[in-house]
Amino acid sequence: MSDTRSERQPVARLRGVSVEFSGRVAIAGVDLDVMPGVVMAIAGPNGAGKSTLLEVIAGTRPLSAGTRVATRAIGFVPQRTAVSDRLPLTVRDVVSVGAWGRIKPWRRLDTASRHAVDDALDRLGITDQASRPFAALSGGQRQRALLAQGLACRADLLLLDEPTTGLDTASGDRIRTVMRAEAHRGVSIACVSHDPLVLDIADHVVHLVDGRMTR
Ligand SMILES: Nc1ncnc2c1ncn2[C@@H]1O[C@H](COP(=O)(O)OP(=O)(O)OP(=O)(O)O)[C@@H](O)[C@H]1O
Repeated sequence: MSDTRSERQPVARLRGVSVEFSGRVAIAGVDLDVMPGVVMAIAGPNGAGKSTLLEVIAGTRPLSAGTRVATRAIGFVPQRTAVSDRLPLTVRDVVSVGAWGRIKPWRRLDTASRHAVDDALDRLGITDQASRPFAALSGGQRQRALLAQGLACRADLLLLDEPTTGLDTASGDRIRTVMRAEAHRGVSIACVSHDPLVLDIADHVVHLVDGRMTR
C-alpha cells in the first residue's frame, strides 16, 4: 500500500493511449492518472471502450500508441459471468487464488495469507459460504466471492468490471461499501459500471464515448 512519499503519485498513468483492433479504434488519445485512495468509475455506452481501458490499466492489453506507467500491485476482479460454472472449487478456494501472488499456486497458504482470505470472506459477508462449491452460489454471492479474491491480493489498485450489474440489493450495497472502505484504506479502485449507485459513490467518473474521454 502507498507510503507517505508516494502518496500523491499516481498508481497508474496513461498518456496518449490508443488501442486499435484490426484498424478499428477502441480507445483513442486517453490521458489518465489514477490517484491513490480514490474510487474512479468508468462509464459510457456499449462499445465505448470501457473494458479495453480497464485492460490497458491492468497492463494486459497491448497499446497501439501512447504510454502506460504503473509501478504498484494491481488486482483484477472479473465479472461473475466471466467465470466458469464448472470450476470444481469452493468459495474459499476462489478467494485463496487472490493470495497466489505471494505464494506458489496450490501451495498451503501461510498464516498472513490465511488471515487475508478470512478477512476478505468476512468483509464480503460470505464466511458461512466458504465451504460451498462456487458454482452453487447465487449471482450476488459469486460476485462477492470474486471481490473477496481481489481483496486477498492486497493490491494497491483494484480493477472491477461491472461488479454490481444485475445483483440483489444486499450484494450491491455490500460491494459498494467495501469499495469505499478500500479507498479509505488508500487502495485505488477503477470500476467499469453502468450502475448509478456506483457512479454516486465514485470520487470521479471517466466518461468514454467512441473510445474518447469526454470528461
Ligand atoms: N478482442 C477484441 N477484438 C476486436 N474488437 C474488439 C475486441 N475487444 C473490444 N473490441 C471492440 O472495441 C470496441 C470497444 O470495446 P469494449 O469492450 O472496450 O467496450 P465497452 O465500453 O466495454 O462495451 P460494453 O459496455 O458493451 O462491454 C468495440 O467496438 C468492440 O467491438
